[in-house]
Amino acid sequence: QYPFDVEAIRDDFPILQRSVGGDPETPGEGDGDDTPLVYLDNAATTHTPEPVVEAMSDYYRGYNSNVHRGIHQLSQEASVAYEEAHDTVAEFIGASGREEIVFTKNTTEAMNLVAYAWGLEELGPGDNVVLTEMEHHASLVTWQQIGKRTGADVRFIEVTEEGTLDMADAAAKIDDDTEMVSVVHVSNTLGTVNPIRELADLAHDHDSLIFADAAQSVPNRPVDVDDLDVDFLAFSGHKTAGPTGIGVLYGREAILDSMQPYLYGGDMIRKVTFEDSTWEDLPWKFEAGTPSIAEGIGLAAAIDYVEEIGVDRIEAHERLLAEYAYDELEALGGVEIYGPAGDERGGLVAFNVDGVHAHDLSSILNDFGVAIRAGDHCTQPLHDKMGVAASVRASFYIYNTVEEVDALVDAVEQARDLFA
Ligand SMILES: Cc1ncc(COP(=O)(O)O)c(CN[C@@H]2CONC2=O)c1O
Repeated sequence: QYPFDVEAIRDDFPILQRSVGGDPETPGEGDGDDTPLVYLDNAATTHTPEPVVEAMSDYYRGYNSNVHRGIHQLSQEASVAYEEAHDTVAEFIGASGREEIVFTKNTTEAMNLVAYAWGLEELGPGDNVVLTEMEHHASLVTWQQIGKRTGADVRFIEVTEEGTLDMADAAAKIDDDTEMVSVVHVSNTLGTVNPIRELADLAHDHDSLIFADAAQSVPNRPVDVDDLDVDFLAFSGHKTAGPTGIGVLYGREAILDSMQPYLYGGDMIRKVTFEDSTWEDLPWKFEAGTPSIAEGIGLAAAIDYVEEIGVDRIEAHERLLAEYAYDELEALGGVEIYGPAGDERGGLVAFNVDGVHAHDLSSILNDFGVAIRAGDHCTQPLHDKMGVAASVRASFYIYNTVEEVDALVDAVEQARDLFA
């Protein structure tokens, strides 16, 4: 019933053969270590398939070198691979070319690049930045602090009881003093898929820019920056079957061209004198120093890998698992699930079990081999609004199966009864 051959995909991830956790016969004791891994923490990070590991190893074994046109052949090979990785990303998200693709360390750094290089320059008293109450700390804390430093007001579009955005509130808060709307595309806590295009139209009607935090959307569903009509977009390699240490900032070329860099040094300059310096072309102007070369090559290999499967099929697979998990957990009783109904969400389900603290639940689940996330998922203000200190979150990817959802639900049921 899957949109692609999940078993064949699983063969590309040796880590999935791991045994972990404690002994399900004595949950909570933490003994034993031969329970098969059920990895359901993909919103935190996804695993890395063999073709990606090979691509990075091939680089280190065969053409490791510093980039940006050293004269010798190794450097030219490394430069071409690293620069063409930008073209692969541009094509993947529908950008016009490598000029609009800046490699960063992760989504967090991409957001900070815009906050510092654009926000500190463009924002001042009387201006406002509009976020949502479901933002990840990567954008919420960043714009909150930039607001304090510039005097700009930071506003939050309200989240409804159902975990969706109050669009009437959005229309009220985005006004002619709004300079930036920064919105998570798919919430890493609620699974909510936000109407980015509608918000972009609202922002642009008021001459504001819009930034889409796509950390949970680019890896899991088709994303096209023109369809969304966003001015900036960010995502991370490690959530896209790629390595850690590489993220992407997409920016409209004209806007990136108008921005000053905020990290200075080698590679990002064209001419330096004692008095002043000029900058390299896009995107290199924003990539100071020796970049994460192997990681950029690994990201391109990861994008090739997910494109081979088909990102639309990945979306369908995750929806199938999320809907099944939502229905099965709800049927257990004593489980509170956060966010919209199962068929209107991204591939994740955050929940709590009555009478069981999220951290206790996740450690019991680990005894059953089930790896999920417990905590605030870097959305503390949202958890405050939901009235809970923490939640547990199961999140799905290309190698997960219905049987693994059954293992999750069974472990949750046993944990619930253990604490009853
Ligand atoms: C919506 C969203 N935005 C930004 C980030 C930051 O990404 P980087 O850590 O790659 O900069 C994350 C990471 N997701 C967190 C990480 O662990 N668990 C989560 O849900 C995220 O889910």
